[in-house]
Amino acid sequence: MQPTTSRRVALASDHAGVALKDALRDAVTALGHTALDLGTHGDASVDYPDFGDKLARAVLAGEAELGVLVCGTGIGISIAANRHKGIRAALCHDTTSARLSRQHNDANVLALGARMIGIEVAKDCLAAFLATEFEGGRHAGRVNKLG
Ligand SMILES: O=C(CO)[C@H](O)[C@H](O)COP(=O)(O)O
Repeated sequence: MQPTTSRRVALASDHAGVALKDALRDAVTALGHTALDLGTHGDASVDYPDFGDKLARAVLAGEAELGVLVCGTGIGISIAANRHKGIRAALCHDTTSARLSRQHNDANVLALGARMIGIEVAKDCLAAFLATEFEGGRHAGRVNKLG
């Protein structure tokens, strides 16, 4: 899948997601986008809220248009990001969810669980997420209601 637009994509993870995050960083670049790796780096145990917050702030500050978050399940780090107004983090386990999270929900962050899905599925989710635009129309008012 080729991108329609080249985007700046921030990535962050905890220790459980670091290997997948690193692989996805390379995939972001291979797909023609610019990757901003916010850590963690290495296997030392860290707290997922710190990295969900860090990425949310980077997206809200305009340092990146889209974000990718990874922890063991994807649950904790997506909860952390979604506490920030203006962040719509979608936890996805399949390409259809990843595509629809952009089309219908205008998700600006893709969250993945490194202990839940394999690397190929994760890369396919990433490609679908980055290649899909928000559809607008009937979805726009609904997304606005999210605040
Ligand atoms: O999935 C997560 C949060 O939702 C974390 O990655 C997970 O809780 C980390 O666990 P551990 O400290 O046992 O590696």
